[in-house]
Order: sequence, then C-alpha cells, then structure tokens
Amino acid sequence: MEQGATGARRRRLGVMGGTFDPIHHGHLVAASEVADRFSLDEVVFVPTGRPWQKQGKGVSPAEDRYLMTVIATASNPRFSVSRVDVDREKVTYTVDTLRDLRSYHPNAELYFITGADALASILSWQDWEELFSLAKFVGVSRPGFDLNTEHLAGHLDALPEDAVTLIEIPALAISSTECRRRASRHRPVWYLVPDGVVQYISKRNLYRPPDSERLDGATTMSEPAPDKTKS
Ligand SMILES: Nc1ncnc2c1ncn2[C@@H]1O[C@H](COP(=O)(O)OP(=O)(O)OP(=O)(O)O)[C@@H](O)[C@H]1O
Ligand SMILES: O=C(O)c1ccc[n+]([C@@H]2O[C@H](COP(=O)([O-])O)[C@@H](O)[C@H]2O)c1
Repeated sequence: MEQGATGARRRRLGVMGGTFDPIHHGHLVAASEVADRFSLDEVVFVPTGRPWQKQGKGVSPAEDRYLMTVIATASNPRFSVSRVDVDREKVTYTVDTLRDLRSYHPNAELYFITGADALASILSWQDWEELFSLAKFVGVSRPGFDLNTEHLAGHLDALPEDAVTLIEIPALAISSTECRRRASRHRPVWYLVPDGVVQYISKRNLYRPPDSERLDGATTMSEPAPDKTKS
C-alpha cells in the first residue's frame, strides 16, 4: 500500500467517468465493486461535459445528466459528483479530468474506473500515454464485451506494471442506450435506474418524443391515470 511523505496511507480516490445519459445501476455496481476491491475512500462520479466520441448522437444537456448523477449517488456517503467536466468549456478529455482532479487532490492515489467497452478504445483517447501517469486504471467486466487488454499489447511494456487491472463484477446487462430507448417508447425503466432518476426522467420529459408524435395514446408516467369513476 502506497504511503505519503508522513508515512500515512494515501487517500484513494476512485474516478467514475461517464456520459450518464442516464446513470443506471450498472454504473453504480461498477463503482461500488471497485471501491470495495481497492479499499477506496471515495468514488467521484464525473459526468462528461461534451463527450467528443458521442458528438452527433444527441446527448442530453449536461445539467440534466449532472443532476441525475447527483440523485443516483446521494444515498451513498462514499460517492460524490464532480462538475469539472461539465464546467469545462472545451470537449471532454479524460486527461483533463485527471489533471483537474489531481490538482484538487494532490496527495491522493487516483483509480479511473472504466467498463470493458470503454477500455477497449482507450488508445484512441486524447494523450492516452499520459493517462497512466495520472491514475491507475481499473477495467470492469460488462455483459457483451470482452474484458482483455489485447488491444494494449505492444504498449504494455511502456506502462507501469500496475497501470491497468481487470476485474470481474456482477453482470448487469443495462446500458444507457437501452434505458433511453425504453423511456422513448413509454416502457418502464424502474429498477434499471434508481427511483429518483426514473422520476427525474419523467419530470423533465427526457428521451420522450413530443406528445404529437405519439401513436399509442398511453399516458406518461408523470400523468395520473384518468379517473374512470367520473363522467
Ligand atoms: N452495465 C455496465 N457494467 C459495467 N460497466 C458499465 C456498464 N454500463 C456502463 N459501464 C461503464 O461505465 C462508464 C460510463 O458509461 P456510459 O455513461 O457511456 O454508459 P453506457 O451505458 O455505456 O451508455 P451508452 O449506452 O449511451 O453508450 C463506461 O466506462 C462504461 O464502460
Ligand atoms: O479522453 C478521451 O479522449 C476520451 C474518449 C472517450 C471517452 N472518454 C471517457 O471515458 C468515459 C466513458 O465515456 P463514454 O463516452 O463511454 O460515456 C468518460 O469519462 C469519458 O470522458 C475519454
């Protein structure tokens, strides 16, 4: 275990970056598992501001994604949410996220948490060689994606020995894409996302086509069912 200059154990900070559109239980279980396995003192969720690899995909406003992340993490005293990426003007690069968090927590060890799918594309990330000097990376299993570092072969020698650790976590086949698809079709997202996030999606009418485009005539979650006892 690494120690600071005073001999005290260094604070361990997990960093869970994501677009969180919306945040779901797959994200929360990933953060919770890594926190347990690496004895993290805190996990900071960092919603992206302008995710450059998702540009053109109609990402929801950063403020909505930030608030859903706050709602989803509020009950866990070890989870917090950072605005560093939301408040940065330019597109979101993890190298900037980690530089900013390092400056706020100069004595902490950072652990960047990423799913198998995101890890597989890490060599396409901005300044990727620098990432491993800023944080340790923890790749977590995700249903439908291969958890291996074959794509890093040839580069691993240049990286610190414990730069990337892979761990198996309980499999939750949930994605934000599927949550959005369900919400857009007025299908339930209960139990895929935290209750407060279900209510936030409904309140803000996220992911829903405008009422004029609806063909099924069903009521939305926020609308009370019609009272058939009245004429
Ligand atoms: N079910 C899951 N299990 C493990 N990791 C996950 C899961 N869902 C997302 N992650 C990881 O969480 C991070 C943030 O993911 P993101 O916000 O893009 O969610 P997503 O479900 O992949 O979204 P989308 O479907 O819109 O691409 C990524 O590192 C991703 O790999
Ligand atoms: O730094 C980059 O170039 C980069 C490119 C793609 C994704 N990321 C980060 O990976 C995390 C998951 O991203 P996403 O798009 O799958 O939600 C999030 O923290 C992003 O900022 C980072």
